[in-house]
Amino acid sequence: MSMVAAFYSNKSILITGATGFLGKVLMEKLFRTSPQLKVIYILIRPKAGQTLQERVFQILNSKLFEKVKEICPNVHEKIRPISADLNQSDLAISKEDMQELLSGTNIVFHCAATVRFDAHLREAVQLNVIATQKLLLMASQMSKLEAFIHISTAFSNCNLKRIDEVIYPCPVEPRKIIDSMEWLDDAIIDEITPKLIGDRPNTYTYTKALGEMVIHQESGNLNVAIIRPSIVGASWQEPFPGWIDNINGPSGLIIASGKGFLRSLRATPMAIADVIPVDTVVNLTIAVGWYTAVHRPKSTLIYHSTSGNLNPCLWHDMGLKVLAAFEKIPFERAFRRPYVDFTTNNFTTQYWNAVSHWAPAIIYDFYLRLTGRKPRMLKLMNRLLRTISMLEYFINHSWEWSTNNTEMLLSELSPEDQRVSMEVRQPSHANHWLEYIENYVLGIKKYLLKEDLAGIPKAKEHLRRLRNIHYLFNTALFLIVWRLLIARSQTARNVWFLIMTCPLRQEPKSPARR
Ligand SMILES: CCCCCCCCCCCCCCCCCCCCCCCCCCCC(=O)SCCNC(=O)CCNC(=O)[C@H](O)C(C)(C)COP(=O)(O)OP(=O)(O)OC[C@H]1O[C@@H](n2cnc3c(N)ncnc32)[C@H](O)[C@@H]1OP(=O)(O)O
Ligand SMILES: NC(=O)C1=CN([C@@H]2O[C@H](COP(=O)(O)OP(=O)(O)OC[C@H]3O[C@@H](n4cnc5c(N)ncnc54)[C@H](OP(=O)(O)O)[C@@H]3O)[C@@H](O)[C@H]2O)C=CC1
Repeated sequence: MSMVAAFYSNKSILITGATGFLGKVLMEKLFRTSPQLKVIYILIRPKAGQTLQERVFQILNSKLFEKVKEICPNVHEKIRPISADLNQSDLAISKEDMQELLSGTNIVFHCAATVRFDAHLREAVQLNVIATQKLLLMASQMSKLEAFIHISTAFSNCNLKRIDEVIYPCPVEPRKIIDSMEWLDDAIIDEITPKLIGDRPNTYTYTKALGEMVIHQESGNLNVAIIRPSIVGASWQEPFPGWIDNINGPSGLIIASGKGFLRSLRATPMAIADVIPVDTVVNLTIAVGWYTAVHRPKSTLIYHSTSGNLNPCLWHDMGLKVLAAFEKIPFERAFRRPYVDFTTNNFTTQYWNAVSHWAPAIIYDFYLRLTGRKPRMLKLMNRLLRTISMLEYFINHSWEWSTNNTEMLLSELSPEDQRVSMEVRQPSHANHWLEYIENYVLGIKKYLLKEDLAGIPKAKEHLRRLRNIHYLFNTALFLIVWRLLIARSQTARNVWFLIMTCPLRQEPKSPARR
């Protein structure tokens, strides 16, 4: 067992956001590599008619946990779900559960957050700031606590171009924002939100920055560290390549382009696509937990989990790799053949939206109406375009993140731990990106779209049919336009005459005739 894995033996760990994308992979890795750990407490709320136990059961029965169940057959006994709602001011944890958490917890990983870009400021402050504050307060009463690890985002200071592993001051103190949420009504909050978030694109990045500030100001004597991942994508290697279970970040757009809905995207081709595999982030998180508890750095250390500084992949290259992956691994029942143009200004974006998104949607809806079905494509297209407008900011800017603390931490690891942590940095090397993207697309097909791989030949056949329809449609359109032109314009008729006679006049005389 590696040094870091051994550290977690016999530990009681508290994870918030354990039902989320990152939290699940973190929990899986902890159980798989440190099966001797004592217990993982997870703060979890009943949701969608499911009890806590049903939610845990669903996670343990997912593909993600298959390996864990072999290595740690009693994993279900080691997960202790604690009913909690971070939207409530007291976190809605019962007295008994609170007592158990306060007396038992050794390490806290705080992953829970609202990651929605359109969250109302009140909701985002409640979850990303106030809940963090409450958890810190709880942590300060934990008698055996060794480390508190907070997951933030590399974009919390996306208003800057170069971002160091430091906390940047916020123009308005988090305390004041928290207080004001108590007495301001929603209409006033809506009005002041643009002024508060300033040159950040949304309430998410703003409240994540406030959350960091709260950690900085209110962590007292706790051993605290902050991790800032960039755009978290499917797993690179662990527990298996390509694992993904939500449509956030690039995944939704990869689906939309693979299914042929997304045909153009306002993007800066030369901007860096700072995607980082989820297992890379988790390995760093686990190593940071160990380092913070064992080495107890004097100040709060911040760790960037980014890829662009090691070996950047540009959006242009990432896009081409995604398209290349669709050739091998097509999605089923595509609306059109996958092809995406990057547009770079308002005019071309609007033009291509009209030609490539709205026009086909309107034509298809017309066809649905004709065949007695309910039109739905225009609605879907509009939702897609709304989503794109929320994500656009991140595909049109580049950032430079320093990674000194992350590098320092890697150098502190044993060779065995280094191998694990360095290995998952591989997709950052140019020729590994294609392999990563292929596994990502495959993961989306298998785990998100739940499509059978046996259907790939049929999906390819469908794409070939779509290509033929596309050529046929273009040829027919060209002929109609040309015919109309010839009927109405003398110039067009002259050109047509020239074309028709040109090859005859240039024909070389055959030697036989000479
Ligand atoms: C020059 C020539 C060049 C030529 C090159 C050729 C190039 C070819 C390119 C081809 C390949 C293209 C693919 C490339 C991929 C590009 C990806 C770029 C992605 C950039 C992502 C940046 C993310 C930044 C991350 C910041 C990191 C973080 O810290 S936070 C984590 C990330 N958080 C999120 O991602 C949350 C975002 N989502 C939201 O905020 C909300 O979902 C929403 C506001 C967007 C929508 O909310 P709404 O209330 O409408 O409802 P909701 O229920 O949530 O969803 C409604 C429908 O929208 C769909 N949906 C949701 N999210 C996405 C998504 N990310 N992508 C696509 N679709 C999404 C969802 O399915 C719902 O649809 P329906 O079911 O149909 O209703
Ligand atoms: N995904 C990404 O690209 C990036 C993520 N991050 C950060 O990583 C962390 C995890 O993100 P990710 O896993 O992607 O997000 P998810 O949306 O997948 O998960 C969010 C988690 O928070 C929980 N949660 C939300 N609201 C509450 C609540 N009121 N009470 C209790 N739990 C709640 C969710 O529980 P439930 O299942 O009940 O909704 C879920 O477990 C976040 O802090 C995020 O800011 C940083 C950079 C990029």
